[in-house]
Amino acid sequence: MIDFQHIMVMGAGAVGGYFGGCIAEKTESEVTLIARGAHLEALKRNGLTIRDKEGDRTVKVRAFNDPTRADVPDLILFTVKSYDTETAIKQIEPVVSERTQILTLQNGIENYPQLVQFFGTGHVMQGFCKIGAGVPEAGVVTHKAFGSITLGEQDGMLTERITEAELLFQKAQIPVRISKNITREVWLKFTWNCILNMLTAIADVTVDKIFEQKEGEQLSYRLFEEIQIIAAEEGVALTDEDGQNIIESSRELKGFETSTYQDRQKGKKMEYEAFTGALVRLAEKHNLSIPHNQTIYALLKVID
Ligand SMILES: NC(=O)C1=CN([C@@H]2O[C@H](COP(=O)(O)OP(=O)(O)OC[C@H]3O[C@@H](n4cnc5c(N)ncnc54)[C@H](OP(=O)(O)O)[C@@H]3O)[C@@H](O)[C@H]2O)C=CC1
Ligand SMILES: CC(C)(CO)C(=O)C(=O)O
Repeated sequence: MIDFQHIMVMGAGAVGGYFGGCIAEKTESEVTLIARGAHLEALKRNGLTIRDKEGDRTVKVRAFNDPTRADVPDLILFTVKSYDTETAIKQIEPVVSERTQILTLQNGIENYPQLVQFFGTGHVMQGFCKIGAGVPEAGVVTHKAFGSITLGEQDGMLTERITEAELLFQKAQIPVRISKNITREVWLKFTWNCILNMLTAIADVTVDKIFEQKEGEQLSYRLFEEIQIIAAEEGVALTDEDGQNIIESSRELKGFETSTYQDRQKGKKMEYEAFTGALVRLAEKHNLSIPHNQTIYALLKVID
């Protein structure tokens, strides 16, 4: 029987800190946050401050840098940036027991297979989140937009581990949805990130600004068309309507800060290898040319 009592958050920054904080605040599960640096020190000293539409409050949390300091987890929310996945996998390895499940909520298409390669499909669930979260200062997480989690099995089956995770998020009052086609949904989110996280990071603007110039919108469509070709090679059908939905729904996101834009603002390493970088690698694999995305990749490398 699966019972997600001991929860570990590997990488308790914006996403992990917020969702982990909600679970600590609203459920009986015991939450351990794995973090580092000044953020970890603040979590230990003051607890985790959550700022969202419910207001500001501080939750007492257990926080460590070393996962082996915590109880063996039943569920690990895996929420490091993609460039930290390999290191984080090695850090959690000693605490992943027979009963441990890992749920990745990261963006991108490469983290889930990387986790599966190491721990096996029986231990890893694929998910993603739609949230505008941030860490404005050490020990503080903000949630400004959306805020949902989607997860599902590769074959669309409703397994016990998926329903237990759904129950946990429901108890934590986190909007949650089970997907019958998680691969396609992850690709749709990845496509959004490949277009808008990348353009907002390069142009150093919020999402709505991209569409204030017709050239920004046209470029978004060119990027989408290339992603559509790569996706088809990978067996994922993205329709023209998907492209229109991505672009039309983004136009209204006034002042919305993507996570990559936030990283650029803070002078942090940008997560672009997981987005445009992954596309460039797939284009090489399939011997395809994706000039607009390749240009985006080159520009991000230069900025970084
Ligand atoms: N922010 C958002 O609104 C959204 C983000 N995402 C995705 O979620 C994932 C996480 O993003 P986000 O929460 O913004 O990232 P953050 O950088 O805010 O959080 C990751 C945290 O993990 C810490 N960390 C990384 N490696 C280790 C380690 N080995 N030991 C301890 N702590 C570690 C980081 O520390 P440090 O800061 O020192 O690097 C950081 O505090 C990404 O894939 C992102 O694309 C998805 C949807 C929305
Ligand atoms: C789509 C969005 C903006 C919110 O979930 C995101 O994934 C990000 O900021 O990285």
